[in-house]
Amino acid sequence: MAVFNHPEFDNHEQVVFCSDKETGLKAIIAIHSTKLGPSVGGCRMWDYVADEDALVDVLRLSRGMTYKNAMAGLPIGGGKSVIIGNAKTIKSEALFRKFGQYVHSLSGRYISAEDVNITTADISIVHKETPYVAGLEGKSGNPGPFTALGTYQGLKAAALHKFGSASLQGLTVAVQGLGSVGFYLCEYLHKEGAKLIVTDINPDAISRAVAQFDATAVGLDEIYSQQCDIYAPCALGATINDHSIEQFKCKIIAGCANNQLKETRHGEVLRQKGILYAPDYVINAGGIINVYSEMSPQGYDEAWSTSKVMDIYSTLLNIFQRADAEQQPTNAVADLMAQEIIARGKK
Ligand SMILES: NC(=O)c1ccc[n+]([C@@H]2O[C@H](COP(=O)([O-])OP(=O)(O)OC[C@H]3O[C@@H](n4cnc5c(N)ncnc54)[C@H](O)[C@@H]3O)[C@@H](O)[C@H]2O)c1
Repeated sequence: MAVFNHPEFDNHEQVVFCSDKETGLKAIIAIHSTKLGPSVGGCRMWDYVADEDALVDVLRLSRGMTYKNAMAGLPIGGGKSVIIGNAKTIKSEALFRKFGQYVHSLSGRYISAEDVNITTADISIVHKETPYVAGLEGKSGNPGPFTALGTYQGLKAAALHKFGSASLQGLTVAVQGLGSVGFYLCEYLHKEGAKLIVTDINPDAISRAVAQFDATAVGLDEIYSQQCDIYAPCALGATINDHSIEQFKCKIIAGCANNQLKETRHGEVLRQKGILYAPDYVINAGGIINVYSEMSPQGYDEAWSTSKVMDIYSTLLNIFQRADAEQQPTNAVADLMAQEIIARGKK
């Protein structure tokens, strides 16, 4: 398995392979950049088919965190970790403590938090071995509601740019994934008077959305071809691909999922189709902003987090305007802006 020559390797500063036979821990920690500060990014547990898939995920996600943190205006770098295995069967106190020892061995160059399949309870076990964690219960807690608030602001910014009004009233939004972010997002949208089309692999989540938000449920693959104003991917990555793009009838894509574009070139395909894309790591930064608040010298401050999350609105408007002026896809402009911030370095 190539690392330095891997297509997803982007001059990551450090990639740590962690293994412990006794607890069954197999993990990879990737520190992409500490140029702006210690690298921060969640830990994901996933039953990867091959170790190679875990490496791809951690390399891409850690790079994404560098860009996300820079664009959110946070003085932190980008890192991520993945634990390989089935979250329903491999979790144990011993495994998370061992993972915590690995995190601790990096002396604060990487600070971990929750990501897919990792709960605040899991992170509190990691915390027994290292102070280098964030997102703890009783402090910033679940980042989902803050990610949802930022995503909601992102939809409004996109609506203003595309339709000339930030109001979502009367617009139809197709939401894919009703989890800890998607469901909160639906709540905001419903309150504002948007019409909702939803899908999820979990029938209970669908029933709740139909009952609470008067949403229309559709099948998993039907979500892409819905007649709607906005498609909001809030489940998986890579849902913007050749297969889905040919079905889209939306004018905006704005959702919280990470790594939404299957390939970078799909950003340009969207631009040519006249679909406005809100770059994923910009619109979904609400959670990391709230996590950072816990790490900041002033300590956790919900009001600070909320106001910083609201800034996602103007950051996206800047990206949209620059993309128009330079005739570039929004994802390329976001990358460029993040690179400019990183090049300027620590303030
Ligand atoms: N939680 C956060 O604060 C946060 C922050 C940034 C980015 N994200 C990203 O946002 C996305 C959602 O995060 P979350 O925390 O809400 O996760 P979650 O696990 O709580 O929710 C995901 C939802 O998607 C559903 N789902 C899974 N596969 C699906 C499919 N094929 N079609 C439709 N629905 C499907 C799941 O049943 C679940 O309800 C993820 O990509 C995550 O990486 C989350």
